[in-house]
Parts: sequence; C-alpha cells; structure tokens
Amino acid sequence: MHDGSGRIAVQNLSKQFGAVNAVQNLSFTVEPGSVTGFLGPNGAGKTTTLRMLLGLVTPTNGTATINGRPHDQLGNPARVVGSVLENEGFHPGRTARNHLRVYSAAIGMPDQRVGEVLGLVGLSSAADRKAGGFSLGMRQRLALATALLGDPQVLVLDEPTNGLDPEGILWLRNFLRAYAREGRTVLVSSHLLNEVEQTIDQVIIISQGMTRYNGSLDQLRKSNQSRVLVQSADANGLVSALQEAGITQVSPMPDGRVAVSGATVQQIGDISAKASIAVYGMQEETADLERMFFQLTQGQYAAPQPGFQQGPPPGYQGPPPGYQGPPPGYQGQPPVYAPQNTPPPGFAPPQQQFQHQPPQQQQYQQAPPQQQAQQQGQNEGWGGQG
Ligand SMILES: Nc1ncnc2c1ncn2[C@@H]1O[C@H](COP(=O)(O)OP(=O)(O)OP(=O)(O)O)[C@@H](O)[C@H]1O
Repeated sequence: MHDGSGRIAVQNLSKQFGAVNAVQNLSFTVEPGSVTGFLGPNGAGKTTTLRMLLGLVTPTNGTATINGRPHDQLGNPARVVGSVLENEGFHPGRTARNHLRVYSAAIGMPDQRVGEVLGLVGLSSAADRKAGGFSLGMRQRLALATALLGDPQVLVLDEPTNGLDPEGILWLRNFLRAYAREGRTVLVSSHLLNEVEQTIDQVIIISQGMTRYNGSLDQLRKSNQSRVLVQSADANGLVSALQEAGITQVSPMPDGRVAVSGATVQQIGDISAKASIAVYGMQEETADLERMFFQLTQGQYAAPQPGFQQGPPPGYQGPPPGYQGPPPGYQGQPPVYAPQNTPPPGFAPPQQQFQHQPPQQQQYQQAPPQQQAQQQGQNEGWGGQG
C-alpha cells in the first residue's frame, strides 16, 4: 500500500520519444502543505513529467511516485491523486452534474460528492447546464471538480491558468492555497512564472528536460539583486570612474547604457559629476523574478548572442542556492540579463517549439488522467466531439 505521506518523488526520470529527449534524468520531491510550481518554457518536458507521474506515459528510465508508489500501485488512484491535464474534454451534451456522476460512480464515491465538488468549484448554479455551452473558465472548473471527486490528498494541475481571466486566476489561487493549507500537496505547472508567482511557495524550474532550480520562491527572489541602468555621454568613462570609486559591479550594455549594482542613484550621480560625464537618465530596476526565470532556462531556444555580455552582469552573485546547473549546450557564457518584460537576448522565435509539439489530436484523444482504462464512460465523455 502507499504510505499516505502526500509526497511526490521523481527520481532520475527520463523519457525519450524517438530522437527527442523530452525529460532527462529529472529528480525532485514535492511535499504536502504548500503549492509547488513546476515551471519551464514551452517544450521543457513538464507535461511529459506529469503524464509519467500519472501513469499515462511509461518512463524510459527512473521513477515517479506518489505516496511512495507508482501510479498503477495506488489502489484506487483517484482517491489519492486528482489531476487536470491540458485539453481535457467533456461530452458537450451532458450536464456538469451528469458528467460528474459518471466519474463519481466509476471511482466508487457516493452521489452526494457530486454536489459537494460542484459547490467547491463554484459551479452549483450551472450544474444542470450542458458542458458544451460552458466558457473556458467554467470548463476549467468542471475539470477541477472532476479531479476533486475522490477527495484526493494530492492535486496535480497542468497549466491550470491557461485561458482564465484575472478573476478566474484569483479564484484558483485562493482555492489552491486553501487546499494546500489543509496539509495536501498541490503541484501546478506553468510556462509563465508571473501567472503562478502569487500562488506558489515552492518552485521547481526545468528546461530542456532537466532541473535548473528546486527550492523556495522566497530564496529565489532574495538571490536576485536590483540594479541601476545609466544612460551617459561616455559609457566607458563612466565604467572607469565607477570602478575607481570602488563600485565593482558595473558593466556596459549593448544599448550603450551601463548597468550598476551595489550603488545608489545618488552615488552614481555624484561620481559621474566628479568625472565630468553627463548623465542623461537613470532607471532603477528592482529584483525581477521573471528575469531570473529567463536566466535559469535560457539556452532552450538559442545560445546567448556572442559578445552580448563581456562579463557577469552587475549584481550577479552566482546562481541561487537551488540552482542545479546550466542547460545542456550552454557554452559557459555568463547569465544574460534581459530588460524587464522582454524576452531574453538570443531568444529565437519559437517555430522550433511548434514543430516539436505532439499532434494536438493525439493529446485530445488521451484518456482523462485519474480515470483511465478502469473507468466507465471513458470514450463517450472524452474528445469533446459529441
Ligand atoms: N508523444 C510525443 N511524441 C513525441 N514527442 C513528444 C511527445 N510528447 C512530448 N514530446 C516532445 O517532448 C518535449 C517536451 O514536451 P512537453 O509537452 O512535455 O513539454 P512542456 O514543458 O509541457 O511544454 P508546454 O509548456 O508547451 O506544454 C517536446 O520537445 C515535445 O515536442
């Protein structure tokens, strides 16, 4: 039997699809009582990892367990883990209540659980409407209600904020945080850190199928320093003047500005005035988690542009404590700081990612997560085709 710990453990997990290494030797654990973000760019291997965890894909190597057991040894898995994967489908002609009844019966839950989960996800008033007429947000709630039917200790959600409006995201955030506070385990994947930043406490960042960071979000945040970007008449002169004044975290940027850490705007202004270098503008950039995310996952699509950075960026103090090494193919260049809210330097348009996506149809025809083959009504309720 499983150990009831609520722990997810992934150890040396790999999956190869032909020539594609979707997941390479991935290891991490997820503990109960917090919401853990499972983050990485598109194509990083998140969905494949979750599918292996949920027994939908067989690993090439390694193990993925919940409560110390692989999914197929969990007994009635829906009572242990609930999941929502991307592109879940519902029979469009079936009401939300009837959809839930089918699944509830299949996992041996009493009919009254249907009413409970409808209430939990805020769908009670739409319970007798056909799922075919539901908005994307309502469909997400119905998928979540399905995952909750077995009152699972562990919840695994793949990109749950996709397509949700801000109100829906806020609702989901509160729901997941409350669920974790009950001592349950919540694992949420996303390719956008800022969409889940306020929901998660712990974070696992992967890129190219490998773990880059595994630790608390706070720790990651603390490891990132703020800096000042200075536009001046003489970038090289300013760099020298600052260095002579003992400010060492200084580097010129490709756009002609100078990035400075470890000095205030006033100090920089005084030093440049003393050196008779005109300053046209200064911009304070606060620690930005998204930037750190880009640094940890860069190299996924393209190597950093040669010559973009001559040395480590100002403020860079080495990787955060949970950092687990650079992406493969990374040539030893220092991490590249991208201006806020822009893609990282060297980011190539993601045609590559689309070419490598599994066919949409293939994913759409997959069985629902925790109710795989053992369940009734599987085919009629799946595929969204009627
Ligand atoms: N069934 C499959 N057959 C072949 N290649 C696959 C299959 N499933 C995934 N891949 C490939 O494995 C890699 C990882 O894909 P995966 O869907 O796990 O990434 P992801 O991090 O979930 O991406 P996204 O954020 O876009 O959902 C990609 O290169 C993808 O094209």
